[in-house]
Amino acid sequence: MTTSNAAASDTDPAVLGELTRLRDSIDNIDAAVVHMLAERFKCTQQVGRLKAEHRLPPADPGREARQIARLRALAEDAKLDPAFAEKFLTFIIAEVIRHHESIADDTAGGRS
Ligand SMILES: C=C(O[C@@H]1C=C(C(=O)O)C=C[C@H]1O)C(=O)O
Repeated sequence: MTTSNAAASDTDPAVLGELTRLRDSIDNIDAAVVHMLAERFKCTQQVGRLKAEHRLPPADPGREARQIARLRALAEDAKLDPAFAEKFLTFIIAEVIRHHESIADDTAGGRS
């Protein structure tokens, strides 16, 4: 019987070494992405509190449009699919707006 998945024991050790080296880099990049996202959410939480205190709306579509245009241009320069970059940013912003709505609700609930 043939199989398309060669067992690791059949694979050239040099290939396995290269795979491990690349996966180590992927793991480092994933860790950096998580840390950068955590920092971004720390900032957006502060923005959410500021907006709630001053009764500003949770979402700012004008700002979002400028960020999307900027990120698409950066993605093109970096040879990353701009549609993917936009989808990724839109996904993050949707979560931020959810947080801001929740902060606004909590803040309004505490107002006399
Ligand atoms: C963080 C903000 O709030 C929202 C979230 C944004 C984001 O995550 O970048 C951008 C615009 C707003 O819809 C902001 O107004 O700057």
